[in-house]
Amino acid sequence: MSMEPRTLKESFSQLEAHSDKAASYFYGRLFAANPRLRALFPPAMTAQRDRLFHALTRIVWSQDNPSELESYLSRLGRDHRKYGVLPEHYPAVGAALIATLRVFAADRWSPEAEESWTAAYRRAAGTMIEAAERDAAEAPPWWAAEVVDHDRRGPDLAVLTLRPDRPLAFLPGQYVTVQTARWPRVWRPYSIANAPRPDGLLRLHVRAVPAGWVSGALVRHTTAGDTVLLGPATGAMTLDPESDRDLLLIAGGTGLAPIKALAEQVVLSDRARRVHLLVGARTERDLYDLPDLRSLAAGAPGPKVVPVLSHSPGFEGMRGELPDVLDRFDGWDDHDVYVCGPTPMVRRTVASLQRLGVPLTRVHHDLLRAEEAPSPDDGVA
Ligand SMILES: NC(=O)C1=CN([C@@H]2O[C@H](COP(=O)(O)OP(=O)(O)OC[C@H]3O[C@@H](n4cnc5c(N)ncnc54)[C@H](O)[C@@H]3O)[C@@H](O)[C@H]2O)C=CC1
Repeated sequence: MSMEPRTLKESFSQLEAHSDKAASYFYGRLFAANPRLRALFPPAMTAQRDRLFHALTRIVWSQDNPSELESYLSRLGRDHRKYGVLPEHYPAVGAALIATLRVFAADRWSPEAEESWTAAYRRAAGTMIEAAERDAAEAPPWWAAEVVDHDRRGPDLAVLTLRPDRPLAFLPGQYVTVQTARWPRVWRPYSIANAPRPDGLLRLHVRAVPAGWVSGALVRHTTAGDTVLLGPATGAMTLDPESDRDLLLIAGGTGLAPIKALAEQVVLSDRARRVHLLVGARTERDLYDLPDLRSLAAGAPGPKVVPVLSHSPGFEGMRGELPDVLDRFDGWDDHDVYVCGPTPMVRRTVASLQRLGVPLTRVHHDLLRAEEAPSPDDGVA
């Protein structure tokens, strides 16, 4: 029986109207029927509920785009290995999902809708399981990494250097999820702040946000010698291998992490591309990585590093918010642009770039990842 995207969308829109209640009902059904599955989930389920709905939304709205759906589900299947999800868990989740839809999409529920959802779920689960099996042939579900250096760069900020127990392949601009011993089963994403190195070390920039579980643990309760767990590297904010255009890199706060990895990649490559790196921070004290950036700039051909401060009236360098200073330069319309930082900053920066004539196809950011991993309590907004 073919899946009917329209039927799926119509019934899902009913569910969306009650997303909180529907997610509680879904997990209630799932755990009541399969109590042992509760152990796979984190203690607090708030972020998890958002994630479930984000995933379902993506799946439903990608039904017309099979290749996008397949790549999304494959990533999801691969990433679910770290939670200990096994093929035999999928039917239980499918049954809870159908039961939830039956209740919350009652106005649009019909034998046809049930058949469409059952088929769609079976296909999605099959894609995830296959991707997980393929991945298992070449990579572990997670990596244990020793904290070899913990550098406190401010009251709420630390730069951690990690040594994974096995090689962890990644591209500059990608991120990993991190779990600390303090909060079992709670994973949060952090960008890798360096290009791949021969010694395999990874660096993370972490700001502890109020009530942040993992970010607080990483900044305040972690020291050299501790172990954290890492999920596989993922993310699409990577350099276009076909492009030789000059680069504009724009970082706000700890959004510097993936931007620095991209700048390092250009310095290490033999392609002559000029790089402008705008580093936004509130005050001079918040320019937590400036000495490192200056030494990167000193290498040939290093990036031109421009600090931009938004809350320092006395600062002698460039002042203002990143989206508002872009027109003080010669022009960016022939550049590839990468933007990372607080979500409102990224959105406003993209809008400014568009106004300045930069084609949106050349503007890269990672807002989608933030939506995939919403967490009111952590360093990635
Ligand atoms: N730690 C990591 O690996 C990564 C962090 N991020 C995100 O980067 C962000 C960094 O946050 P913080 O370090 O606390 O940065 P912050 O709040 O100190 O701000 C950094 C810069 O962004 C500007 N900014 C803030 N809000 C703005 C707005 N509404 N409009 C225009 N500019 C604005 C500030 O003026 C400043 O220049 C977080 O949202 C985090 O989720 C993103 C990717 C990786």
